[in-house]
Amino acid sequence: MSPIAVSDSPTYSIACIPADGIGTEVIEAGVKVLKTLSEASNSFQLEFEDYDWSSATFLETGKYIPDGGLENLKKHNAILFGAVGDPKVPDHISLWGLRLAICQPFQQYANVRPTKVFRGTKSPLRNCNTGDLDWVIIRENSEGEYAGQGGRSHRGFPWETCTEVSIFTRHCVERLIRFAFETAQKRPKKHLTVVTKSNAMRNGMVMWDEVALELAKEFPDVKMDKMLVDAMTCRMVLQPNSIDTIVATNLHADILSDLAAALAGSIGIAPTSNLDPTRQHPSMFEPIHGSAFDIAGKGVANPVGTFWSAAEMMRWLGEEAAADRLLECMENVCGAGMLTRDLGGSAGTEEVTNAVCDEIRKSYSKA
Ligand SMILES: NC(=O)C1=CN([C@@H]2O[C@H](COP(=O)(O)OP(=O)(O)OC[C@H]3O[C@@H](n4cnc5c(N)ncnc54)[C@H](O)[C@@H]3O)[C@@H](O)[C@H]2O)C=CC1
Ligand SMILES: CC(=O)C(=O)O
Ligand SMILES: [K+]
Ligand SMILES: [Mn+2]
Repeated sequence: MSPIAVSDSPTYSIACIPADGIGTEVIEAGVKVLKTLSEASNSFQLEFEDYDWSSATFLETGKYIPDGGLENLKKHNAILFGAVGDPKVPDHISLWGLRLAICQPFQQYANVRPTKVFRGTKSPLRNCNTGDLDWVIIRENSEGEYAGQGGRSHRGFPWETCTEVSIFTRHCVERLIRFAFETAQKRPKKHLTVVTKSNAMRNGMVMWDEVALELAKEFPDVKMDKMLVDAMTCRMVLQPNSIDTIVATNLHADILSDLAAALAGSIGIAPTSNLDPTRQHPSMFEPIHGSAFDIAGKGVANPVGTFWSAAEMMRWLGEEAAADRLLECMENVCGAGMLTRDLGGSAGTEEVTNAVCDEIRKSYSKA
């Protein structure tokens, strides 16, 4: 759907799916900050529609997404997602019932996960300072190890047999690595590291390497290198400044991006964009973390990962200046020491959220 132009300022329609656990807390925070941003900037409007698709809905109705639900979602410009997962539902049911049930049919094939040590956050790495670990991880988000192919036979017998088949198609690998090259090309370092495991995995991963080499010819200004995923974990820890943009499979990049988040200070600050680069379907933005049962309902979840995701959503919608402003305000608040517990502070979700809202209003009133 195209934004509706109201006078000169566009209106974007956002679907909110907070879902489970701290998902509901951080999305409430994210919406508050986005509303403040839209009011203070006075340059775009946001309309939010809430979807109560969650594990509670599933336990009540047997479905995460009601019939026709995906069609409804298509009318929005973007989706803001919290997290899905509840101790009362097996994780593979909840993840496939909601998050993957949106990502896959909407072909949100590029999962983009930036990292940075920003003011106020501290890397556990000895030599990393503010501004370091400025990476973008591009994760394949439609197939690979999470294609869902496989099955279980002889259930419960000692010879029970399970297959979990990875799918690598030239089409999907090529579209994703091309997206990664384009991303790297727009960054100052223009450097892409292609991560695979093409020694032990001798089919799909070898094709990844081949496709990357072929595409490299189309991007002569991007420096490309390749790395096996196990060695990549060492490089992230020991030579972090040698890294810029990373492209990897669904599983490998899932793991590397949680590592990247922790190296930048906490899993609570990292954002995720699930993009359909063709823009045929709305893209979905969410913090990298899950529903965190252990801290749910306590008001202590770090909302920063959701704020950063919301900023990337605004950037995807074309509101570059507002996105940068939101990031700057978020960093000012963290830099001033207003931090949740995961970052060594004592502030609650609401305090951090209110501080970011105040900072946004202050920032626009100065301009
Ligand atoms: N995209 C999604 O919806 C995702 C869903 N999940 C689901 O979430 C549930 C819990 O998964 P876990 O493996 O425990 O991962 P998790 O990311 O929910 O939590 C891991 C650890 O990080 C902490 N943490 C996470 N987010 C935080 C935040 N914003 N502020 C402060 N601390 C934070 C948690 O308290 C926990 O100790 C499972 O059901 C899992 O399947 C997990 C990852 C992504
Ligand atoms: C499910 C999960 O861990 C992720 O999307 O990162
Ligand atoms: K999430
Ligand atoms: Mn993950």
